[in-house]
Amino acid sequence: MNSALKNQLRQSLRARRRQISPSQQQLAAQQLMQRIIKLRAYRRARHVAAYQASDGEISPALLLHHAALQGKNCYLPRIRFGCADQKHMSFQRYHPRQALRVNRYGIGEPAGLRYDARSPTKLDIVLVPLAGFDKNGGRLGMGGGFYDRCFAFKNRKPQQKPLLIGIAHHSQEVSALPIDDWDISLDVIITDRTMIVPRRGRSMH
Ligand SMILES: Nc1nc2c(c(=O)[nH]1)N(C=O)[C@@H](CNc1ccc(C(=O)N[C@@H](CCC(=O)O)C(=O)O)cc1)CN2
Ligand SMILES: Nc1ncnc2c1ncn2[C@@H]1O[C@H](COP(=O)(O)OP(=O)(O)OP(=O)(O)O)[C@@H](O)[C@H]1O
Repeated sequence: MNSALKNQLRQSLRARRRQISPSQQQLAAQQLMQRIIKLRAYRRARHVAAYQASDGEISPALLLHHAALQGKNCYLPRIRFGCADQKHMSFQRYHPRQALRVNRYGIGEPAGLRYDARSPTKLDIVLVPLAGFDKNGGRLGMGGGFYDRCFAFKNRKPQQKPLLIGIAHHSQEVSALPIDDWDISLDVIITDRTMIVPRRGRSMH
C-alpha cells in the first residue's frame, strides 16, 4: 500500500529535516532566495504564495520579504476544517512582519477579520512545502492532502497558472517517490544546492 510506504518515508524525511542546524537553515534560506530571485517567472510574478516554515522546512521568509519590497502581493496558506472534518486550504494576503495566529499544527497563518484570500488559479507562483521530492516532480507532503486538493486542477491542465515551485533542503530528495493519482506534480524544484526542472515542466529561464 502506498499510504504505509508514504507514512514511513514521511517520518524519516521529517526527522532528517529537523536535524538541520540553525546556521545551516539560515544559509539554506539565503541560497534559496538567491536562486529564486533570478528566475524570470519570479521577476514577472505579481502574486506570490509561500508558507510559514515549521518542522525543519526550508524557510521562504527572506524571499517573501524580497517580494514585498518589490511590490509583489504575498500570500500564506490558511487551513479550515469543514463538515466531517473536510480539509480546505486558501491563500490569504500577507504582509511580512504581520502578526500571525498559530493553527492546530502549530503553523503561523494570517489571522484577523479581513479575509483577503486569492483564488489559487489567480496566483502566479506558489512555493510549495514538502517532506520529500524526486527528480520527476513527485512530491510527498505532510499527509493532509491540502495542496493536492487545492491544486488538483493543475493535474488536468499542467500549463495553467500558478507555477508550482517545490522548495526543499537538498537532503529531502529521494530517488523515486510512490505516487498516487491525486498527487500534484511540481513544475520545478529548487533547493539550497540546485534547481531541477522535471521533463514535462515548463521552461523557466
Ligand atoms: N509550513 C507549512 N505550512 C502548511 C503546510 C506545510 O506542509 N508546511 N501544509 C501542507 O499541507 C498545510 C498544513 N498541513 C499539515 C498537515 C499535517 C501536519 C502535521 O504535523 N501532522 C501531524 C499530526 C498532527 C495532528 O493530527 O494533530 C503529524 O503528522 O505528525 C502539519 C501540517 C498548510 N500549511
Ligand atoms: N484531490 C483530492 N480530492 C480528494 N481527496 C484527496 C485529494 N488529494 C488528496 N486527497 C486525500 O488526501 C489524503 C492525503 O494525501 P497525501 O498523503 O498524498 O497528502 P500529501 O500530499 O502528503 O499532503 P499535503 O498536500 O497536505 O502536503 C489522501 O487520503 C487522499 O485520499
